Amino acid sequence: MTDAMPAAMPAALELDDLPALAGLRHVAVAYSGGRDSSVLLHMACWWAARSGVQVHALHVQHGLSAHAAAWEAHCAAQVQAWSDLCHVDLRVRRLALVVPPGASLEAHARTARYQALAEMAREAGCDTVLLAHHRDDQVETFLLQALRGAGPSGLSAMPGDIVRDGLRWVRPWLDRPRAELEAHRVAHRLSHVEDDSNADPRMARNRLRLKVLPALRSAFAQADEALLTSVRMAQDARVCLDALAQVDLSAVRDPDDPQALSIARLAGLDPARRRNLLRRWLLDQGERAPGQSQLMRLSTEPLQAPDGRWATPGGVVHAYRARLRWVAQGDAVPRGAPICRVPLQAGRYEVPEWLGSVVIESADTGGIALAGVDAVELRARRGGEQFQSHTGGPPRSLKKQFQAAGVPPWARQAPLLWRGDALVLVPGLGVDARARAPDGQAQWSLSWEPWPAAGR
Ligand SMILES: Nc1ncnc2c1ncn2[C@@H]1O[C@H](COP(=O)(O)OP(=O)(O)OP(=O)(O)O)[C@@H](O)[C@H]1O
Repeated sequence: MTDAMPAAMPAALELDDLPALAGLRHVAVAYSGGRDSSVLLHMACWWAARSGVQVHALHVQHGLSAHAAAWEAHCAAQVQAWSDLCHVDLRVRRLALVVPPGASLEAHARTARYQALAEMAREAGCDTVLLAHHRDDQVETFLLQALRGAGPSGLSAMPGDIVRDGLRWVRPWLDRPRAELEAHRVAHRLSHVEDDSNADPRMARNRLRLKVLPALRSAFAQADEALLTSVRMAQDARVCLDALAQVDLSAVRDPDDPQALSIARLAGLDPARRRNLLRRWLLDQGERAPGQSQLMRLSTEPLQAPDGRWATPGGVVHAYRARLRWVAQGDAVPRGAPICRVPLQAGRYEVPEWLGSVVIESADTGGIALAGVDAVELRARRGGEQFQSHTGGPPRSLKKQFQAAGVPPWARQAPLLWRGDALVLVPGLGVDARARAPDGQAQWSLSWEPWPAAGR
């Protein structure tokens, strides 16, 4: 371990390799204790010793390796040694990862790591986090994405500077090869921990780094430069495609329901633009990146069969009466939502089990009589319910009534409101004619307001 901070920085890296530090008073460094982040922390500390910046080293302990505690101890000792020379402290978050069945351990650990880094950075009062990814990491990411069949978005690999979750994430060394960082590490005799999982051939990135890239580089001397050029072009393409999607979205949104798309307008675009727009539309609503085969189906099938449902990774796309609408799984009322009661008195009653509120107000017309049972019950559709839309008309099945009134499928999951054995309110259809009080008589108007998706 090197405790000394040299007066000048002799190795390949120069101070201007960290322009992100300019003007900051606090900076966070994601510090795994590995080779690259040890160099990054060293550089940040070197800068801090001269400028008075406060450095916060953030270490996430995934608890996945038998050596995790030893790595944490190494990080603590290194930071302790450097803290005599500049303002640096260490924050550690120990994770207890529970990987959902079927999920990738690597992806799950990455998401949890970034969350933990963000929390620690905020606690430390930092708005900038430095990450030590370098050019070789960028090339690997590009190739891994290409091997998964990614489009311009995935092929854009890692951004060098991005604001996410209210924090600025900076990777200052995406143009620097691993060898330069290694030269710096050796020149300064920086000690580090070696993650044994980096040699595990079960991980695609390791196979690529250890087997494929050496062969590729020996066969194509300019492989890295060429692949990085492709990354930059993919980044440009992504920006342009996003801009085009915004233009197309504003033309294709349904004028009566801004969350929905007009199928007729969608059909007016050529297929590639349709897929680009659908991808952006889904991502903007919080859906995960849809695959190409899914986009192929969504861009053609609703045009031929305008009523239907298509499962997406995190929800369902519904087509109904010339509109396309996506509903997130989390926005659907859970199966088996319980029977809930609210008092039959004026007020707004939030019903979290049903993701909405019952609103009861006194009224002169269109409501239900005050007399009788003093509560209404929210119950799920069970099938066989009958609804009478107007006085004198026959009660008809809910399905027929929904169709007649054009209530779209995504609005048919709302609870039915019952007063005793009488169905009194069906959201989307209104108050059942049999339950309506005569005009002018004191009565309660009832309505159901689903919570907006963003507020859930
Ligand atoms: N456990 C961790 N705690 C804090 N930061 C981490 C951790 N793991 C990774 N990082 C950050 O993400 C960057 C890239 O991670 P990656 O897994 O490629 O690196 P590594 O092999 O763990 O370590 P290094 O990059 O330090 O050699 C690291 O350089 C570091 O900035």
